Amino acid sequence: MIGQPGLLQIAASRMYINPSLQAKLENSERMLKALLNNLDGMVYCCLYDADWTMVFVGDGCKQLTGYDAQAFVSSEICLEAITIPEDREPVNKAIGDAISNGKRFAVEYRIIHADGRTRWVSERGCPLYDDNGEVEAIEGFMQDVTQRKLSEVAARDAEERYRSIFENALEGIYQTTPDGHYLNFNPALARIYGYESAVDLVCSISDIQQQLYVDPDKRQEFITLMNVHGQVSNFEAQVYRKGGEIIWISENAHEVKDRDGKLLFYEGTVEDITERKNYEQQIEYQATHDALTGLPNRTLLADRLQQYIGIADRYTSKLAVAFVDLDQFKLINDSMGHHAGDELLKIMAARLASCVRESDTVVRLGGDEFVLLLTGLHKIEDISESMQRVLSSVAGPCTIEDRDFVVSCSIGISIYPDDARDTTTLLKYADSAMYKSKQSGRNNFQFYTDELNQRLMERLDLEYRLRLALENEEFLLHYQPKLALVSGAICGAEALIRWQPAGESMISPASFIPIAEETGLIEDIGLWVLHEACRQAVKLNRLYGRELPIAVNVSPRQFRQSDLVSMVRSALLNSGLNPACLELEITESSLVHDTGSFIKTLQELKNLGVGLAIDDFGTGYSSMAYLKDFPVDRLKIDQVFVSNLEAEPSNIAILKAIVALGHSLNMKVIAEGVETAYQKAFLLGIGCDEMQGYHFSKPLHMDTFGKLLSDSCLKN
Ligand SMILES: Nc1nc2c(ncn2[C@@H]2O[C@@H]3COP(=O)(O)O[C@H]4[C@@H](O)[C@H](n5cnc6c(=O)[nH]c(N)nc65)O[C@@H]4COP(=O)(O)O[C@H]3[C@H]2O)c(=O)[nH]1
Repeated sequence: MIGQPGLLQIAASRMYINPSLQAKLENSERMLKALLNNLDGMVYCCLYDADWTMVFVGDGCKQLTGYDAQAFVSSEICLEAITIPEDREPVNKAIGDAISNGKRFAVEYRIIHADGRTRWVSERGCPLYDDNGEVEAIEGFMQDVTQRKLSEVAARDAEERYRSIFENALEGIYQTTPDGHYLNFNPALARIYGYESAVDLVCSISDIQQQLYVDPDKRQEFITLMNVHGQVSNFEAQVYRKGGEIIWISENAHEVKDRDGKLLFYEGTVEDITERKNYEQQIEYQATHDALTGLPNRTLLADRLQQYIGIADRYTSKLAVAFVDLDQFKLINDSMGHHAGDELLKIMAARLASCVRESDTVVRLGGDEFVLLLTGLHKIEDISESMQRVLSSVAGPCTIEDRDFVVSCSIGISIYPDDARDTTTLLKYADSAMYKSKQSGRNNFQFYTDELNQRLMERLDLEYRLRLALENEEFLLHYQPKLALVSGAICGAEALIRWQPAGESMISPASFIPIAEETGLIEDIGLWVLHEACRQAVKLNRLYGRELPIAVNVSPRQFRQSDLVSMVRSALLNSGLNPACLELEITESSLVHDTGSFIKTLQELKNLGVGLAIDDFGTGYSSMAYLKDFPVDRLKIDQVFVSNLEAEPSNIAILKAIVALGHSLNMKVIAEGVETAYQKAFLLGIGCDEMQGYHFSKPLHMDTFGKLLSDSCLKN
């Protein structure tokens, strides 16, 4: 407590007070003193003199400043001295202003506590006037507000930091009302949406749903998600930028509610994901479209088909799946090269697309195979009309590399839900109908039928049994003798495979070799034939004491096997057959892929010492220009030219030409399918070297062929 008289004492000394009032006053003064000294802060009164002489300082002084009240009252220390220098001026000004205006003052500033630390204080006070109305003293209260001040500073710093993030974020940040008005947003949002400034954006967009979203339903979806989950994550949508440009955005947002749970606004972020979306779309497009023609590819086919089935169910309509195969593609591709083939595919893709409606789909499966999906059909006649249109459009003349072509196509059709209800079966049925259309002379369309299904089933069954036939040792070889035309002697034989399933009739290779070729089983079957033919040839040679060349068919797929040469070599080594006694018959169609590697393989086979023949010559596509480079010993004329000889005299010229061609290239020429004496005589007449055919002998069982050989040995 300080030794100076208190304010009340000063006041009391200036007026007359009766004794009972005096006692009450003294009691009140005590109470007041106790109150002032117990306040959480410092009460003071100082004179309005040059030194601001303290006349009263409350006990709270110690806690506030670290100094005893007495130190202030005795002027050992003054408030100004402990005030941080830069704060002195504003404090003095606040008090000065209050004095001149006769008002209260309130000021906050920093002092240095006796412990050396800085404290924030809040000082409030007012001037006291003497009887003349002159300022006599200042009375005030000081409180430690350090804690509050530090919190305010921290809050201000945080606010500044968040504002900086808000202002400088690359992502758009916004608050909107649920009915689509912006409350607040950052510059990035304006930038993303293409506006020069926030004002520009606010003035331009008053209804987010209608003005921003390309699909206004998206906003509804957004609000529904908000209602259900209270938030949306990675919500992707297309929006219009200021100039009308469309971009992709991704939004993350949540609801902001008041204490009572009432929705106040939505708050969220916006990211421009156009680049990523475009890239994703590009990748997806590439994965689902054919690079050459731009048509949907096989991957998209199943999806679309499933989608269209859904539509057909909904509208009780039909869906047609049409398999289209170009008839002459291979011919053009092989003869004119891949570039011309590609051009042809592009032209045909465009024609097919022009024959169908917007809602239909044209798919390129690969190679020269396309699939059309025709939707919303009610009558089969509609499909026939469309297919007729496709046939004539494809068959229209086209020019590639300055050459004119006419191409046709074969089409097979299956119908949903009539033929099948699932995508795989529909495609399978359309495919088999397409094969039927090819067999029916091409350039036509065929609908899938039950009979076709029956055949398909038989084929699947055959394929299944064919897989087991090797294991079950159901194959055997027949031999068809070859005759030297001039001498009439047997000059060789062709080994022809037969399939004899136990307890069933024999199956012709014409029915199973194409399946074996398609499924790849031909590789194992062909290897078996090679080994068996070599083994039996050694046996025959030994029995009849003469070396007879045995011809073995090598299918196109076998020919393309990378280890064909080593397989032939090991068949020869295993059997011990003289390589000169083995002849390989290779069909012209083996050549279609790559003439260079075709010739290389022929050369390697030739180097083994085996004979080589081109089978079915005249029906394939081999270019005459390459023929001279083939290291082959024989040309085997396809039987169509021989069997039709009587009926079609035009074959005469072809046969003569082939014989002349073969001889000019130092090859022997053999004719197959010779059935009549006339044909034999004719072939002899034009200088054909050898013949093979029913006229002399059908393919024979090994034992029968052996007997024929021994008889002929006896004759000679
Ligand atoms: N109409 C008639 N036909 C005659 C006459 N002379 C022979 N043929 C038949 O014509 C086919 C000639 O064989 P290919 O052209 O190589 O045609 C063969 C060949 O492409 C293939 N093939 C047969 N055996 C094998 C084999 O071991 N491996 C491979 N890859 N294919 C084989 O199956 C095709 C059919 O063989 P096959 O049914 O044995 O039919 C044989 C033969 O029986 C005749 O005067 N008139």
